[in-house]
Order: sequence, then C-alpha cells, then structure tokens
Amino acid sequence: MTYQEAQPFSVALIQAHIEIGNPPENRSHIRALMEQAMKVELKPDLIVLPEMWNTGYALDRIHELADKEGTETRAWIAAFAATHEVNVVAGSIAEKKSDGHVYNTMLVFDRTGREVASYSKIHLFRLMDEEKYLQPGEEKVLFALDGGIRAGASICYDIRFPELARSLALSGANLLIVPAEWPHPRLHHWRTLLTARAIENQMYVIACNRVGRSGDTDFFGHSLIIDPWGEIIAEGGEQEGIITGTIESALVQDVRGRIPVFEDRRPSLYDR
Ligand SMILES: NC(=O)CCC(=O)C(=O)O
Repeated sequence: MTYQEAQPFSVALIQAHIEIGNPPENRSHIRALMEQAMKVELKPDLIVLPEMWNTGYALDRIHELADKEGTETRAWIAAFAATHEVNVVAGSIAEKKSDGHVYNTMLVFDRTGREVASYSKIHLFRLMDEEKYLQPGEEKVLFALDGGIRAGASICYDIRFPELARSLALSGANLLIVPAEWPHPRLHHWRTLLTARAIENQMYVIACNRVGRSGDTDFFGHSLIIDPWGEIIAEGGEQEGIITGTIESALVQDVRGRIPVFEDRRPSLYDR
C-alpha cells in the first residue's frame, strides 16, 4: 500500500502496564493488546508500543533478560505485522547486540513484516541509571511508512534534546515517534516538550507512554498524538488502554506554508 498525502493514516498506541523483569509475561500481554487494537472499527495503519516493554527497567539483571540480538522480538512482531498487514513501531526493547552490550532499541516493521529500521536511544537517562547498564546508540534514524510518511525515531529522554528532533525534521521527517517510560512528577514536562517539538518542527508527534507502578515509580500514561499546529488530537489517561487517532501528512505542508519557519532559520548565527 502506498500512502497518499491527503489520505488519513490511523494510529493505535498501546499504553500498557509493564511487568518488571518478566519478558514472557510482557510479550503475551502486549500481544493481546495488539490483537485488541486490530479489532477496533477503524483498523490501524500503525501500531506503536512503549519503551523497554520486554524487561521494564530491570537494569541490574538486564544482561540476562535482554533479547539476544532482538531475535525473539523480531520474529513475533514481524509475523504479527505480516498477518495483520499493519506497520508496527515496536516501541523499544532491551536488546543485547553481538558486541556484548545492551541497547535500548526501537524496531520498525512494515505491513509485509519486513524490518525497515532500528534505532538505539542516543541520550541515556541518568535519573534511571541507564548510563550504568546500557550502551548509547550513535546515529539518528529516519524511516518511511507506506512509502509516503517520513518518520523520525526518538525514545523518551531524547525529547529533551530539541537538536535531535530538528535534525530529523531537516532530514525530511514529518512525524516524530516517541516510545516512553516517563513517570510522575514530570507530566508537565512530558506534555510541554512533546507539544514544543511538534510546534517548532511543524510535524506530527506520536508518543506512547507506559502506565503502572514499578518499585516506587509511577508511570502516568498520557500517550499523545499531536498535530503540526500543536493541537492534541488524542491523549490517554492514567489507565491501561489503546489510544487512537488519525493523521494526514498534507497538514505538515499546510502548516509549514502558513509560518515559514524552515525558510527563516539563520543557521550561520547559531552555535550548532
Ligand atoms: N525513560 C526515560 O528516558 C525517562 C525520561 C524522563 O522521565 C525525563 O524526565 O526525561
């Protein structure tokens, strides 16, 4: 299927609870929610999962729990995508790569089950000790969905670095996808930063956050779909659920035409 600019593209965000350190339980739970998402009246064109959904932040056991070269996740998500003919941004998983390090990695599959991209989080979050256990990725990643939607990858803490989203937009992204495990008390930061990334880059932002308690941390959900004008199209509550919305990438060109931010940039005057 090839995406046409004026064609609505429907999205389902799987705002799930994640069981710390229990990949088999998380796999079957996430799969059940994905099956449920395929049964809604408006069949999604894209499913998005939250961050580190296989293990949660079980960082002290992450070398033992991480998916070895993402083999298991790749197999079942690819089969799901092909069976249901749906694009899947498989949030992110703890992936142990062949270099022996564990990465926080996003995997992306198209409707035929072909893997079209993988992105490892480049900014590790010290407040949750990521830098002690994980290896950062070293490159930004863009990918196309249905041949017409150009998406940029970003994972959770990455959204605090406007340089990344701007660089993805300058490279052609009209949509930013953000899997997350973002907890209280920073709901205000979450909503504000995501909205700012949408407004300043005049792009859609789709952000899927987990819910539930892990240790003494409360994850608040509030998954968001934000349009290029900064309007919130859909927002989850604090309970588990599937958040749906529709995007039209023609709106990106419309907003960029209304306020010519990209034409008015003065990069020669900025430090970087
Ligand atoms: N998993 C994360 O990267 C959390 C980021 C976060 O909570 C923040 O405030 O930034």
